[in-house]
Amino acid sequence: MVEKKFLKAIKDFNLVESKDRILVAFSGGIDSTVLTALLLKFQKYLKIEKIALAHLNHSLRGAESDLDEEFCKSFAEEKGLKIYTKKEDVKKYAKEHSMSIEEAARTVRYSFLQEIALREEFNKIATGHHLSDLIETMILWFIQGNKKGIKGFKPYEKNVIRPLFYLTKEEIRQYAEKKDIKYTVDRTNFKTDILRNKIRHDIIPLLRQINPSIEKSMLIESLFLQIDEDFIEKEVEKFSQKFLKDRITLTDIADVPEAVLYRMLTIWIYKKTGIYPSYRKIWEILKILKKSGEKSISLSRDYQLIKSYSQIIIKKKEKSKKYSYKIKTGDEVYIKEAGVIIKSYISKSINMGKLKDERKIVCFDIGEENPEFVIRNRKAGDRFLPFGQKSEKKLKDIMIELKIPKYMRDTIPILEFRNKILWVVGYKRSGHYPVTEQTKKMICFEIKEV
Ligand SMILES: Nc1ncnc2c1ncn2[C@@H]1O[C@H](COP(=O)(O)OP(=O)(O)OP(=O)(O)O)[C@@H](O)[C@H]1O
Repeated sequence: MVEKKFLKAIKDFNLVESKDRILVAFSGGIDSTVLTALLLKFQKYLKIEKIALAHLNHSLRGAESDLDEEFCKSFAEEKGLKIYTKKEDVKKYAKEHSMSIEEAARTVRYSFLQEIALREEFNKIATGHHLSDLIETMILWFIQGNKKGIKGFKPYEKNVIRPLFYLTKEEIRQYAEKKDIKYTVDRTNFKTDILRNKIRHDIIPLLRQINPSIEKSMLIESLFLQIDEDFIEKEVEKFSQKFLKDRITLTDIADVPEAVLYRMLTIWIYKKTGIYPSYRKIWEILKILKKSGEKSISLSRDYQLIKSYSQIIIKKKEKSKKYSYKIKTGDEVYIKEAGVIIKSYISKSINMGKLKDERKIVCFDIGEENPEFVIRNRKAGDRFLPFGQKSEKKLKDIMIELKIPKYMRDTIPILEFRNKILWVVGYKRSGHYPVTEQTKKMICFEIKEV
């Protein structure tokens, strides 16, 4: 029965093909030992070219970890298999990368396995994951509200295959006993995984009372959920070019279905911040995308996501610093905070046409000899006199009218003269010192982007 199910999983998911070179992720525990025994037994039948083992010593249980490694080596020798081993300080790795021990062990292990597979030309890596693991994982992730959850893991993922996918732990145990297969006691429970143990010993037996074939039902459920997931993943691929940039334009993603959108956002946020946003965070983000105006969400201690009027961006959280520069006619001043150069000069020829682009160039009728101007960022209480109007308005309201995103408002340079704001650089000039037909000499300011 066990052998039949093993071969059936291989056939159903096309896990093994002739001439495959398979590297078994070998812990020495019952699962990977039974997996190796089955692969060896059917090596000829399945036309597998080569089987070898790879064991990572996580150094998590002191001398016991070394004993496990010894067991793996002697098992390999007995079977005439090559074994690749490596010792890593997983605790140290976890600390350095702020990961849980379990996550660090997995990361270090998979990178070791992939490295050996690449170097030694193994086209597949086989792990001992089985049906009981699948059910536990589905329940665990479901309880934790994990996005990846409910569907569990797949029988294969890229070059990783899981030939025990149809077998329960009990079936594997009985097989090991019947065939007198020796293994090390599975102490992989460095996982301090109380919840997983609770699921294994309390919840699953309870579910089995309600549905005696709980494994079968959940396996089918998982397979169908995988089909849906594969479909959505393909859709995600189609839209992926829209998420390559640093900024996402809202009109660009207006036609992206939400199921695709949240997956893309998750990947995009991870690439920018190194953090996978939680389900709840993603839900909040989807909500603000539907709202008008500017909104922001804190992603972590260091990053925030901002939905401005037309874009989504991720910004490092930092308090904007005050800055102030002096500028006289004839000067070119580099405003490093805003990444622009502002040039000031005197002009006698009045080209009204050119003056229309107040975002780039502005001129004022100031008679004074050699006046000094200030370029600074905004401060509380700033007021601005719109061109053609009689009364001043709050600068903040002007910025809102101009649809300047909140995150940019503290960096935008303001040109000031005698306590009056002349220009919101790059956006709008004020009504002070207007140039008229009678103007003889103008002081102009021009923006040069760097
Ligand atoms: N020390 C190890 N060296 C090599 N392979 C290992 C080691 N420990 C576990 N494996 C492989 O990983 C499989 C799953 O083991 P386990 O359930 O302990 O892993 P996990 O922490 O849940 O991580 P994941 O499920 O992502 O592999 C094992 O059947 C075995 O194939």
